[in-house]
Amino acid sequence: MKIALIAHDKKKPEMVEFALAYKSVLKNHELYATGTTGLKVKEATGLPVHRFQSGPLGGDQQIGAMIASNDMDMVVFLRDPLTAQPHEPDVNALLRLSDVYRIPLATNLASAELLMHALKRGEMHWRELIHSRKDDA
Ligand SMILES: O=C(CO)COP(=O)(O)O
Repeated sequence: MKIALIAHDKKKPEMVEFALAYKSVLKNHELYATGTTGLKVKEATGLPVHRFQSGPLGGDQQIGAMIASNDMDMVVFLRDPLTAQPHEPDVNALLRLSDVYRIPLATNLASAELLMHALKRGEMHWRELIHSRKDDA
């Protein structure tokens, strides 16, 4: 599965703790991230992370483009709901596309943990069906 990890600045420590806590699950998947989040996750866990641009410089849009190709399977986006972001339209577009393509999306730590447990139990296999249908098309 391809998993996107994104965290606003005040949520980055939480993202690092999350990635460390679920490293045993995440290591079996392909990780993608916005620039700074990806760097922090990579440094903390040693896991390979494909890093896009930083969020304010277009990283959310790059991940959005993968979602629009139905090429991203899960998004963990630890948003900071208490701080205005200069690139709010990009953030909203990413959340909207996740809904358009029915991509499992967690926007806080509690939901992110539920997604990790579902992943561990193999409850995300339906995404592989979607990929195989896409390949047949
Ligand atoms: O701003 C972000 C998401 O909207 C996150 O970007 P960075 O991971 O580059 O800080």
